[in-house]
Amino acid sequence: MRWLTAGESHGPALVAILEGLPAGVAVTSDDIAAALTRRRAGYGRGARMKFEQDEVTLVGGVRHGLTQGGPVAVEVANSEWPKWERVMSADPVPPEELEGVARNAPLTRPRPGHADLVGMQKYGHDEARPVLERASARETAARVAIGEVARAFCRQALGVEVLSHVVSMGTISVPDSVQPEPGDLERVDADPLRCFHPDTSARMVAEVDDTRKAGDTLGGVVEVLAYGLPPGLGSHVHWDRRLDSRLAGALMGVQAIKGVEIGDGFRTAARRGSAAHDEIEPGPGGVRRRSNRAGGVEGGMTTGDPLRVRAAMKPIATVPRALDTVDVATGEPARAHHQRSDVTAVPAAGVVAEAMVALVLAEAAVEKFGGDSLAETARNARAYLDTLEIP
Ligand SMILES: Cc1cc2nc3c(=O)[nH]c(=O)nc-3n(C[C@H](O)[C@H](O)[C@H](O)COP(=O)(O)O)c2cc1C
Ligand SMILES: C=C(O[C@@H]1CC(C(=O)O)=C[C@@H](OP(=O)(O)O)[C@H]1O)C(=O)O
Repeated sequence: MRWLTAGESHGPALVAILEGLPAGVAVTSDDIAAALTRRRAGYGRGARMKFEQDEVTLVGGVRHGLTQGGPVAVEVANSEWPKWERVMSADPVPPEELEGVARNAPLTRPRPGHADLVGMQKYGHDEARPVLERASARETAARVAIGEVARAFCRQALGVEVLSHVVSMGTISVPDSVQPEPGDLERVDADPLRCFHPDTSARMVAEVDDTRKAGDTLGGVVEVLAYGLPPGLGSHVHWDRRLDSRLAGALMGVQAIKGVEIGDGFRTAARRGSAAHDEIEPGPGGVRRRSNRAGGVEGGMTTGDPLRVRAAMKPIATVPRALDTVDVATGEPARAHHQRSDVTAVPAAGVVAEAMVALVLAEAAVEKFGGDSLAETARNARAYLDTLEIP
């Protein structure tokens, strides 16, 4: 399986292609639009999320609501494009003609923490526009679109459900015992911060409000959970086939994610071995583990217990109380450019992280079970599971 995205943040559209899924996966543009709606939600996002719509078109690979076996191509149009067409043009436009959308003057005051400065150096640009257009997390809309197709495959072939929740916002965290199950996803999505602990959520909302008033921004941590996985996705035999390595790479590939933890992760490092591992005992259908500190991965393979992965997001780089920088046109100290931005996007990052996990799991499932049709994949998975019964 492979996938690619293209398109600029303020361009006409984003596109994504997902290749290698079997035929027969039921998915519609409404399913994808619903996933994109989840990504746009979340307290603390900026003005753009309110007025822009994601316009989804399934361009190829799906007919009468079913994948056909060929590449699935999705377009997510930016409804704001008519306003941005002039901002993005090469000709100077008088600011009053842009109705407060943005200036099309060169952006020469790079933001610390964004891709602006090093992107300009590396690609030889004298301003940040061409860099930020592709660095922007607007691109994650395209990933969520194909992630939804991967999620549908995981659910329909294997009965796997992927969900996420926000576990911390700044310094405020939910208790470690909070772990939503598939039936809880609607409640998670209904919370303003996609937090599954109402008391903590209320404190997080207050923290977002305080941060906004202070002209500042926030990061946090999301947890992705996947239920219903078979043992044995991924492999111990080579580093790039390990599922934990692939999950970490996929999640670190999301804008602003700075750390990934599988299971108890960094907390495990502080424990003695006797308190760190998951003891094995006889159980229904053979064996089971007494606990799931490992987060559902051992030796780079799923164990069959729920997968638990966390991703840490740094605070938004476009700080309204703008940070110090240098105007690269003059070489003089300056304040970083700022027009608008999110105070925090941690709830949205959870939805993006779900998409990345679904893509990695779908790829690992296709590798393990093969199948050119969904029915064939499901049949192969059932036959494999039948072999696992220990007498
Ligand atoms: C869903 C989402 C929304 C984001 N919104 C913003 C934003 O409004 N302003 C901003 O400066 N950065 C935002 N970011 C983070 C930047 O895209 C990211 O910091 C930038 O691409 C630089 O990459 P790096 O943080 O991985 O170094 C967002 C990230 C995500 C995942
Ligand atoms: C547009 C999205 O996120 C954007 C991600 C982003 C960034 O710098 O990453 C900056 C902001 O865009 P703008 O500078 O146009 O206000 C966010 O709104 C989106 O998630 O759909």
